[in-house]
Amino acid sequence: MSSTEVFAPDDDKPAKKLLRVLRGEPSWPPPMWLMRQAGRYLPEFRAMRAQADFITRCMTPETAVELTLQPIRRYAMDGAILFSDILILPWAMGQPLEFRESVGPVLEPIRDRDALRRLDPSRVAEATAPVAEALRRLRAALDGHDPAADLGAGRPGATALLGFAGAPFTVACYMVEGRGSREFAETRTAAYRDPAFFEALIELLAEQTALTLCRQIEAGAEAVMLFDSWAGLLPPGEFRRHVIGPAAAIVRAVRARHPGVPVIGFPRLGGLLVGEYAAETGVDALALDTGADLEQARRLVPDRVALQGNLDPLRLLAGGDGLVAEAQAVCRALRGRPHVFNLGHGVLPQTPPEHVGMLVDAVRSA
Ligand SMILES: Cc1c2[nH]c(c1CCC(=O)O)Cc1[nH]c(c(CCC(=O)O)c1C)Cc1[nH]c(c(CCC(=O)O)c1C)Cc1[nH]c(c(C)c1CCC(=O)O)C2
Repeated sequence: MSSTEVFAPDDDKPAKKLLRVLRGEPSWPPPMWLMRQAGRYLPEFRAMRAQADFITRCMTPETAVELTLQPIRRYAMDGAILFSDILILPWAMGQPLEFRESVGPVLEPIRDRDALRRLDPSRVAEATAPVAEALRRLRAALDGHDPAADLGAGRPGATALLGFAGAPFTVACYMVEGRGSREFAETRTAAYRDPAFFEALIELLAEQTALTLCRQIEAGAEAVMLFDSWAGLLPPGEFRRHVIGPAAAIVRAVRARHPGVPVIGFPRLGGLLVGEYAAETGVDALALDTGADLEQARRLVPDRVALQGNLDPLRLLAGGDGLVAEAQAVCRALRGRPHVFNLGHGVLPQTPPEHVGMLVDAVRSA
């Protein structure tokens, strides 16, 4: 490794492979990271879980840094995604939130404009100050400026720091429904019955999400991802209104303050509409879910937009020769395009950590 690989001479040519690809430069083998790479499948993660509840872990910089770095130490991923959650934003605006064992997030539902008015966006910056502190420490650690940091197998200056937020529609799903759901029927019904309420909620979230991402970038995030996990529940008209529109507004606002910082969009289960999403939101990269056909994605998505994805998380869980073959097939299918290897959704808690090691070797020897 030469020093020129590590330290960028100027901002237009970042040294980190993940950032180069997100800015449109193909690379072979592709850089990689995994959604939910910090998680329950790691014994060192489970060991820290006993210590505090989830929100406290997110809000304690030392813990958030440690949990973010765990997968970097083991696998030297090209990206380190901040340990946090998409529901920290509604929590920071004052919506009561709890993460319950084997249930997931539970919130006090917001179903009308009166409840919406009780949220206080002016608290967000202060309430999330520990997140900014975690990002500052992470950036110093990853870039080799913190002699006390343990990167394990990771190399200083090689791993890019990723910030993220939930996209307005997906965050609204949890805020209105009050918990996870397969269909988010309460939310979608509320959106049809009281469109003014739902529009106001989406607009508030779009504005606060842009500010959140800007704060993360100012604290050290080098690229950001917008998770719209439930985008695919919407019919096309609502998809355009509640998914594409707000994502476009967020990209515009982030780009105005931080041109050159890549934004990755993930309109999960968006099907044929992902082409329109990629063309119209202005995202630098499109994250593809497990069901996306890569040949079709190549055709639907403009060439300037990088693609990220999309191995089935169950392939990773199952392991074996199929894992290696499929991972390499994903890489080959997107060869020549700017491509970031990832899963089509998050790492599952039952995944054996050795399988992640096999996957990393398979992609790096593709
Ligand atoms: C929908 C959504 C949420 N959170 C997130 C999404 C979008 C991506 C997706 O579709 O999975 C995003 C998220 N959540 C978490 C991260 C951290 C970074 C990473 O990817 O490693 C990220 C990027 C940590 C987390 N977020 C959560 C945990 C588990 C907490 C624990 O078990 O201690 C973690 C590590 C909790 C969470 N948070 C959420 C749910 C539904 C749950 C419960 C179910 C579950 O446990 O997976 C909301």
